[in-house]
Amino acid sequence: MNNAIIELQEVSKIYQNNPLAGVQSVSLSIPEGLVTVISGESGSGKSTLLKLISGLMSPDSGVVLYKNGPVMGPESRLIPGHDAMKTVAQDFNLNIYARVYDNIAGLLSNTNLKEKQQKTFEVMEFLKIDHLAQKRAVDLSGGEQQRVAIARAIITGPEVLLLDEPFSQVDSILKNELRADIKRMSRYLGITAILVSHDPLDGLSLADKMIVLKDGEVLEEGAPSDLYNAPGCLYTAQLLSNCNVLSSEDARELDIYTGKDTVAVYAEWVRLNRNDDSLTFTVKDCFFKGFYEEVLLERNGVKLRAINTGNFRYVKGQEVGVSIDRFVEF
Ligand SMILES: Nc1ncnc2c1ncn2[C@@H]1O[C@H](COP(=O)(O)OP(=O)(O)OP(=O)(O)O)[C@@H](O)[C@H]1O
Repeated sequence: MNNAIIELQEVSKIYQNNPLAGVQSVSLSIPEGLVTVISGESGSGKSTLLKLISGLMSPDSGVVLYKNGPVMGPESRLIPGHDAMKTVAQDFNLNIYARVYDNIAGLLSNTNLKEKQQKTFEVMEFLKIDHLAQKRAVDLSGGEQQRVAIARAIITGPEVLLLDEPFSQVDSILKNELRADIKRMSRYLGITAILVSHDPLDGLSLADKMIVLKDGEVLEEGAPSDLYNAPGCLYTAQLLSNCNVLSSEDARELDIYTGKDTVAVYAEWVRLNRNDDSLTFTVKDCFFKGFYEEVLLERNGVKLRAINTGNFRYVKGQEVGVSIDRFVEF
């Protein structure tokens, strides 16, 4: 993994009017030039963490370092926020009645007008919004506004781009495009991107590094594939995979005997077959999902979700042999 550009050491921030909220004793590092996704359920402290990293908020204790120097909080700066970092907030912060071009170019100085125009068009082309240059921001779709907000953030050449729930306003097709844009930006412009999202897919498909946050604390961090395949805690497994969670007692129905409390079985680890040595489950329901089918199974009161990618469909009441390829225990 690349060198750390940002480091947090034992950073805590508790809100005066909400003492149970905020972040507690967070230590982490953000690798330079890569995409880091901070994931966690709503209220886990993701936005708070983003503000602490960028200097828009000061920690109660601990330090935030950017290239080994302290990041100053808003009380120590005329314009809050570290100069090398730009945040795209959830509300985009656009001048909605101004043209797209002016929204972006307005952030550059007027000392060289030709250069200003050239740079603005370069950034608009990079984000595929050059054809919208003369439109007012208010007349754009959510996804287009999002791109303008990102253009505004990168036009001044920040080293770090922070994005707070960047895909919340867009449909799934656009989401994939924007994910690719962010990755492209990081790769081609060398920008370090930090993104917070409650959608696990953002982390899995986009992140070089993923950080899992719960109740203001970092639970674990690592490469998305490592966290997905070998989650260190149940929260991560549930966040990333919507898995089957069974008590140790229920797990015995699946021939899984564990000394731990809980077993997690991802739906794709449930193998549906007709082997004689497999366990017999009854199909309780089937959900059409396009290229696959989600099958809800039951055996002696224990329910299990599985995935059928075969070119046939199960029917309610059908008996099916089940074996478990893998499980994780907590
Ligand atoms: N200014 C504030 N004053 C008091 N409490 C706050 C403030 N801002 C956030 N909180 C609380 O701190 C906790 C963390 O909030 P934060 O916005 O950082 O979480 P989040 O993970 O980004 O949530 P979401 O995904 O819903 O945006 C929440 O319980 C929230 O209610």
